[in-house]
Amino acid sequence: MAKAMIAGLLAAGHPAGNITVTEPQETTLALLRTGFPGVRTSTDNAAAIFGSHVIVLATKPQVLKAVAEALVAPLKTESTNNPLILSIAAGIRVADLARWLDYKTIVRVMPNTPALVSEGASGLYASQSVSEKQKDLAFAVCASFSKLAYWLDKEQLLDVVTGTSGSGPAYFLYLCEAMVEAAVEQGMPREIARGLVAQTCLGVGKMTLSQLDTEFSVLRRNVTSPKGTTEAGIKVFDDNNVKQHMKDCVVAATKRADELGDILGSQVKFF
Ligand SMILES: NC(=O)C1=CN([C@@H]2O[C@H](COP(=O)(O)OP(=O)(O)OC[C@H]3O[C@@H](n4cnc5c(N)ncnc54)[C@H](OP(=O)(O)O)[C@@H]3O)[C@@H](O)[C@H]2O)C=CC1
Ligand SMILES: O=C(O)[C@@H]1CCC=N1
Repeated sequence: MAKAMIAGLLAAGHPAGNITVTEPQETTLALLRTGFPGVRTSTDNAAAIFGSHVIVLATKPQVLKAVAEALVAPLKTESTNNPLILSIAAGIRVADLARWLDYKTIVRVMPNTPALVSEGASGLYASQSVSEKQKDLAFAVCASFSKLAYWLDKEQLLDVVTGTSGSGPAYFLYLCEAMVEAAVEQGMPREIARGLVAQTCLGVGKMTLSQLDTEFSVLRRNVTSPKGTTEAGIKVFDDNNVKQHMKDCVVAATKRADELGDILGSQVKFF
């Protein structure tokens, strides 16, 4: 995910030399330097935060506590600078992060991988300790890799963002995989099937965004001629309760985010 964010930041014109990426493996950092020329790299998290305005925590939730606790001392030396912490970790709550870091200036962001092409969708949540100026900074960073970004006023809604748009690219790709397989099984060359499906995805995205006030169900009905092909296809979904399965999928992902917060955090909910 961090790579997608870096790509978005660079595409938005942030100078590569202002971005420092850390990673335990030098071989991975070497690949990063090749992919993103000019970006600074380090295996030393503590050294990397020196003088920074924004620190993005982008490790797996499972290692975040250890990573955060190792930043307590370095953050104290940076306290006059008051850097903004952005955490993209699914589920991990601000109160837990604040305790691990012994630091309060934290914004949680839930981005998604289309950030790679500056088409991300993100949700943000700020603790009350974050000033309006720092919230503006968080939003500006987020906007450089997100086409749409929304502040959420309840932290648990960030889990819903996670289950909806954070994991969302995978749901669409799952459908894309099935559509390509079906076309190929009916004799279509794979490259053509992939092109048709990918362009249909892009087209639907652009079409829905160009008329966000129109319900998706209305746009779907526009494709569905009475007694036509779409009706025949959608009937298979309806007969198999696919809409309910899709809703269950989003709810399961949302619950998993909450569960990660419980398992890896304090198990105390702050809402
Ligand atoms: N993938 C996605 O679509 C999204 C992910 N997220 C969140 O982003 C976070 C990362 O997910 P994802 O990108 O999929 O995971 P990855 O495992 O691909 O990325 C995590 C990175 O953190 C590095 N890392 C591990 N330990 C440390 C450490 N001590 N210091 C610095 N870096 C370290 C890993 O290095 P190494 O591989 O060498 O261990 C790896 O490069 C998660 O918290 C996830 O919830 C949020 C939104 C979307
Ligand atoms: O699968 C995950 O846990 C992460 C969070 C959202 C997308 N990927």
